[in-house]
Amino acid sequence: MSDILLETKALTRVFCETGERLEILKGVDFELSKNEFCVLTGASGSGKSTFLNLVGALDTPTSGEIIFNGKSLGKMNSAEKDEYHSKKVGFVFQFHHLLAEFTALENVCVPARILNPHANLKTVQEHAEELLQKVGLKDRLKHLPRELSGGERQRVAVARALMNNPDVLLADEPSGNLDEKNARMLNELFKQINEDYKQTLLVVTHDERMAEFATKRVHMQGGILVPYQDFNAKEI
Ligand SMILES: Nc1ncnc2c1ncn2[C@@H]1O[C@H](COP(=O)(O)OP(=O)(O)OP(=O)(O)O)[C@@H](O)[C@H]1O
Repeated sequence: MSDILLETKALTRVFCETGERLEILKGVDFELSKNEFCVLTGASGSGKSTFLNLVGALDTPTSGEIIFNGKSLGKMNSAEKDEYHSKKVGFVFQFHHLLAEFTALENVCVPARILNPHANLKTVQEHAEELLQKVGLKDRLKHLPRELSGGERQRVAVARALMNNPDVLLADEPSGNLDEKNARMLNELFKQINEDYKQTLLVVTHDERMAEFATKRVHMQGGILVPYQDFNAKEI
């Protein structure tokens, strides 16, 4: 069986909503293998988030294909799409989007409660606790988001994204809002979950230190993805 988990073929995205035709992605070919830690860089406005949103099925391509585990997203029925959203991919964004009135533990439980409202609460909580331990927050289970540091909040967001055991974790500028120390801790956490737990990761970042941990680097340039070593540095 192929090791390729996620693949895009000739992926395009054109925005016309503003009256102007904006051709942002111009035929992106991309492959992500299982257990890979891929970092995607590129100039501001080059289309990195657009690409990640397509891959995460938060948006629909203008043309081209996204293939997950051999199956085209465009050919999935709505139940398969729902499963893809809730189980196959996990998302971490620049802002944590934690629920303010929920503790760290309760926030991490949310995706499992949505996926299966009848699941045994104790089992769900035990899994959430394990994940919070994994991200170094076992002493912060009962803290509300406002009682956590920015870096801790983002680590809770990582634990939440891992709650339904996604095949791939997608992260869009996860350290973009953090100071240097917390950004470094988050980078190390990604490296740890990739190495120790074989988590496949696709991370959009401007953080060169995050990129150092990657097992694969690609760069968005001129509406396509190029291998990092081939990109034209003048465009950054
Ligand atoms: N819904 C939309 N309608 C029109 N234009 C859009 C839309 N979404 C994104 N764009 C445009 O597409 C381009 C790419 O945006 P995108 O957010 O993917 O860039 P990015 O590489 O992630 O940038 P940054 O590093 O600054 O986050 C931008 O010029 C943006 O203005």
